[in-house]
Amino acid sequence: MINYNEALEIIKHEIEKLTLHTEDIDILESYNRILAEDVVADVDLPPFDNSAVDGYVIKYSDRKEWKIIGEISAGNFSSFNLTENDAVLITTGSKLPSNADTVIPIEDVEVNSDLLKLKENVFFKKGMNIRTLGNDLKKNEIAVHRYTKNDAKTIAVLASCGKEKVKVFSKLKAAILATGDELIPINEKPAGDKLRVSNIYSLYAAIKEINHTVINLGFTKDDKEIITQKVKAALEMDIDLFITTGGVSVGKYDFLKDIFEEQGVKQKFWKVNIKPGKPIYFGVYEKDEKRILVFGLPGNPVSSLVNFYVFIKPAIEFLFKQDEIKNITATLQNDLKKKDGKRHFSRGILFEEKGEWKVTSEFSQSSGNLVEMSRANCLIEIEEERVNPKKGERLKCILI
Ligand SMILES: Nc1nc2c(c(=O)[nH]1)N[C@H]1C(S)=C(S)[C@@H](COP(=O)(O)OP(=O)(O)OC[C@H]3O[C@@H](n4cnc5c(N)ncnc54)[C@H](O)[C@@H]3O)O[C@H]1N2
Ligand code: MOO
Repeated sequence: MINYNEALEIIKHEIEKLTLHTEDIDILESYNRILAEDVVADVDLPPFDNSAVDGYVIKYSDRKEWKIIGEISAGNFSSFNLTENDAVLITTGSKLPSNADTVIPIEDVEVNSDLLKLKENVFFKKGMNIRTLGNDLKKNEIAVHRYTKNDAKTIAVLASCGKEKVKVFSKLKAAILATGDELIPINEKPAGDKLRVSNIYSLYAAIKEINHTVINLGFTKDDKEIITQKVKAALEMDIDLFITTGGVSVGKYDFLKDIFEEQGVKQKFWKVNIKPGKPIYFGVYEKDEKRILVFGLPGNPVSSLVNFYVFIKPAIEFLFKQDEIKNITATLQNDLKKKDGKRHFSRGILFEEKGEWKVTSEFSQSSGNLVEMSRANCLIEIEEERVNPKKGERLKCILI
């Protein structure tokens, strides 16, 4: 059985071979999308020297008094040829007259008719309150880099660069299928040994959470023939990822692994030395130009979602170069039980107290307890060699 780090490396190695497509979309639709081009400034930013404050613009000298000869407001420029004797009323953001070099804030002057006087003991220095042309960015320089995930800040820059259409990477397409004789639709009440099919909902939401496209193939019985047909159909689809849940352990009706093999999926690994989520299967299906990454996740609802968070999500983030560290190291607030040599991902609650990150974990850690998982906000990562971490120890927490 391979360890977590090796397994993740294998997935990253395979996901990197996916062909990424791009599309041009409206800037207003580009929030949370990843840029597929370096966006270059088509103008200097700001495009002209301008005033940072409402005040009076002058040509700097030793003088403390000036004559007001006019005004400039933002968007209503008029040219003045200032002498050292002159001042022009100017509003924030207005373009400066060509020979002006200093703006005095309105609070620091007294105005008497057209006479302007500097108040006593105010800060006064040549060049103050001026935002110079290209001071934020020069024309033809890169304003927003490829692989940036767009947010309000970067969209503002794109707008300033006149990008009405933005080239972004197309979303990956994933299809999900759940298997199990015990599964029933969620609009039915479970009776006897039946169970509502929660996994397709959790995985559907998890894929949406990272802003990719998901196709819900529903669920099917543990019937080898039926599952084979479903898998066959999925592998014919135009998708990048195929994710199944259930039927990947060693039980009599755990067919998925065999079915994948029969359908030409090349197994890369099966079972990872982790808890929960140990029986995860990973393979690759290739036909002509097509390449589909196939994940057979365990049926246990916590296991499949943890698998998503610790394998699929980081691999996708790696593919789109979004894998800057988002983990937090926190101080454990209670002893944890962990005797084996697996890597554990235990559900925890991370919080900040007096400037320190702390984490508690008083959940059962059962792979079936979804409600408990829903109350957690992190997975506490306990490495293979670590046993029974004690209160006060520092551990890495993955935000979920
Ligand atoms: N002898 C062994 N038995 C098991 C091992 C093992 O190594 N040796 N591994 C255990 C581990 S760990 C896990 S995890 C499970 C995974 O088993 P499967 O992937 O085959 O999953 P199922 O048996 O089909 O289901 C497990 C569990 O999850 C429930 N389930 C399944 N699908 C859904 C769904 N879509 N929504 C909600 N709940 C679902 C199912 O009812 C079962 O309770 O195997 C252990 N066994
Ligand atoms: O790995 Mo299983 O996911 O421990 O229950």
